Amino acid sequence: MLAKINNFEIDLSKPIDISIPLTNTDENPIAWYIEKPSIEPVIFGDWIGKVSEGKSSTNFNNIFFNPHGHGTHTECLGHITNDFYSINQSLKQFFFFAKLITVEPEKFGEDFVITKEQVQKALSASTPLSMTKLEAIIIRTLPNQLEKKSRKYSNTNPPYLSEDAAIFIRESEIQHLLIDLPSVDREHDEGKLLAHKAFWNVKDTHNLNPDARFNATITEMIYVSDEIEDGNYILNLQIASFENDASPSKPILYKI
Ligand SMILES: N[C@@H](CC(=O)c1ccccc1NC=O)C(=O)O
Repeated sequence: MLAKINNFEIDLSKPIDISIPLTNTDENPIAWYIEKPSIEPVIFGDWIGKVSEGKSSTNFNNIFFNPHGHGTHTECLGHITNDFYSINQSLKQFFFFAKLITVEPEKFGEDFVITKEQVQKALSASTPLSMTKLEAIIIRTLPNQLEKKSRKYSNTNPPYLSEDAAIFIRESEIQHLLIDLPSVDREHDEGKLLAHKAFWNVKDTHNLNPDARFNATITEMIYVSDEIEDGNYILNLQIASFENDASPSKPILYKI
């Protein structure tokens, strides 16, 4: 099925899924020091919600997981604010003009950092979207091992985005930032959260400025496999309707 969006044609039969599946196995990625997710049948006495156990007509699992620590998720500024803000109220549109870029974070001491210059250069090297405003940026980091889909990130000091890079993205009026790392900020940063704050334009987490970016989102722990080329895409960013700062999400790209 073909669709025309403004002057671009996309093929809906060729979705490019950049989410990581969530499982209860040791394959699942983990960040932030938690255990793996659990997916287990409900049990009432001798009734087990698992058809193969022979006691029920349906499979009926409880799922315990953490959106930030267990895979692809999309968050709003409620992730860092004293007051509650929900991703389900922040994200109300689901199709965006997006650009995929690839960068190799630079070494600074013991850290690997995505710099403003890298983002700027990668964006300007890419074919401009004619007469169309860029709404989302997707950052693939190098190296890009398949093992990222099951990486255990706790206490590994993963690469992160510099504050300047986040300011640059905000000033480019890009509303949605997607990245294949567990956070846009340093794992241990004493709660500074410089890139989160810069991207959302949050100046004081206890007293929000009116020009904070309430509808901007950050999607972390995506995986963009090597055969997907840098360039322009239509992004379909879908979440589950959780009233929470973050939800597991399913970003899908369509080549334009
Ligand atoms: N870097 C923060 C912690 C942090 O960023 C964080 C902690 C738990 C769950 C998610 C986190 N950040 C996600 O982007 C700190 O050191 O306080």
